[in-house]
Amino acid sequence: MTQPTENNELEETFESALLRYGMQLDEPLAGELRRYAEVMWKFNEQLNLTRHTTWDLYVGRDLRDCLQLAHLVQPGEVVLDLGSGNGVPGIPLAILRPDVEVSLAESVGKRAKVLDELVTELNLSVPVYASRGEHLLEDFRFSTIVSRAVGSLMKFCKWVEPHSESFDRLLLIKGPKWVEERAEARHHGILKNFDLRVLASYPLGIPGADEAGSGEVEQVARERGDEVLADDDDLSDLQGQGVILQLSRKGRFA
Ligand SMILES: C[S@@+](CC[C@H](N)C(=O)[O-])C[C@H]1O[C@@H](n2cnc3c(N)ncnc32)[C@H](O)[C@@H]1O
Repeated sequence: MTQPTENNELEETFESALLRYGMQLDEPLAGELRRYAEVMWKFNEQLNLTRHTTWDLYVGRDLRDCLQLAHLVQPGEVVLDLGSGNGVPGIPLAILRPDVEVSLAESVGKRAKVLDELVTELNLSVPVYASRGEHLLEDFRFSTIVSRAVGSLMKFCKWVEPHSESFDRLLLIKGPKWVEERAEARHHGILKNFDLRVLASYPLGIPGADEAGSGEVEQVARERGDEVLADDDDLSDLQGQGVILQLSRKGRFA
């Protein structure tokens, strides 16, 4: 668990970070997710892939989002992580959900090459495409496109909309700014062909440690059911939350 250092401070470990964030992961999954971070950090010395180079940031930011996402994918889905960068969320998703086919698209060639070496070293069967993700949609079909930190809602929808026959839905991991992004996209009429739903919302930060009532907010979202319609609802109770947005062609999941 937490190890004492020479000056007797407690050094964070993967396990202590998991505990602090209230995440329970059994072996061998925990070991595979720990190894992913270790290998990613090794490659990070050659090429800048991530700024999340502590267990706190890896668990509290990267794994937090990926665990939420992993619950939302159905068995047998064919998933593309568009703008994979360091492999989040695609690689943890492939580890957490071996019943799903995951591919990664990364437009920067050098990063895609490192990603390819990374998945090889992890023995994962995950194709890596050195390509803009939307270009892949000309030749391939995916049931779900997942993405984090790649572009605003408006930008993203503009990229993929011409290929909307090539995917069923987008699952986009967003921070609290998603509300402003939605306003911008609506203003430009970009969302008129999409249904947008909040499939998950969760507090950012350590559960119960900061904003009083964050657990309460999560409860409100849960009581509404898994799917919260984002078009008409009063979303003021989701302020300050991370969310996973589902966008699908109008009527696709009606
Ligand atoms: C800020 S990083 C995010 C990386 C990772 N998804 C995360 O959440 O940590 C964005 C990455 O997306 C890549 N990218 C941007 N637009 C892209 C596109 N249209 N297709 C594929 N990759 C793209 C960039 O090269 C960069 O590596």
